[in-house]
Amino acid sequence: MKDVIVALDFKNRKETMAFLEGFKEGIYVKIGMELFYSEGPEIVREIRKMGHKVFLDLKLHDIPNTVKSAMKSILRLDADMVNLHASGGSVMMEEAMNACREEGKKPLVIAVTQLTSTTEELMQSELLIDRSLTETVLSYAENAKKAGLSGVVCSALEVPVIKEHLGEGFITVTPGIRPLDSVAGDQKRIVTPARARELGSDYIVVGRPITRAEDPEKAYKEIKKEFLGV
Ligand SMILES: O=c1ccn([C@@H]2O[C@H](COP(=O)(O)O)[C@@H](O)[C@H]2O)c(=O)[nH]1
Repeated sequence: MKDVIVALDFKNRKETMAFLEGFKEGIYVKIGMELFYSEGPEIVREIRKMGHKVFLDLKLHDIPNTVKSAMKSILRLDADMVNLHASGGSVMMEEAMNACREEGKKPLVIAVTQLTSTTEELMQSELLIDRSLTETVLSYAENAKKAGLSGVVCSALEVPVIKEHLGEGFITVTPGIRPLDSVAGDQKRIVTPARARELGSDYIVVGRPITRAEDPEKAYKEIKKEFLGV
């Protein structure tokens, strides 16, 4: 099912609740490091209780044993979607899935491939990855699928190649969304909501174009309409 996920990149509960007050119905939100580190696990429970679906974006990346244990803690929060970095390796991803099995929980577990703020040039010159960005993202996605994950975080630009090689059912969650009139900021691999739809994204993640809009609910509705095409 396709949807728009709103990144709640706020510094505290107060700002977050003020933003959510504008929404009459439950929406799909993303709680990332800024809000989670500031408010702790309780903010996840509270937002779920309000009827919103939650993508808990903590991007786990550590040794396999630590990721397995951290995933067990995270699973207690019953988020709908959780994630980790594919660059942590296959064993790390397998251990995250073992945590889900042992706890009897089935959130969507997705792997970050290359951050949408990364360019091919940066990846090759700073991370010393000597392949094209597309090849790298696809290889990370293949590892994620083999480890049993549900999908990946990538740019919408890489969705066609991922779907072609790994199937329509392998989920693509795509940040780096910028409507025509918005500023890119630190994002590099960007597309509009309409282009993300054409490229086949399952979920688009949108932060500042909504949270910093004059009328966030209106911006959300316009982006949703452009992405879903209805
Ligand atoms: O590759 C990635 C992975 C995660 N993100 C997160 O998505 C949002 C995007 O916010 P904008 O304000 O729309 O840029 C943000 O929370 C990132 O942490 C990403 O952008 N790229």
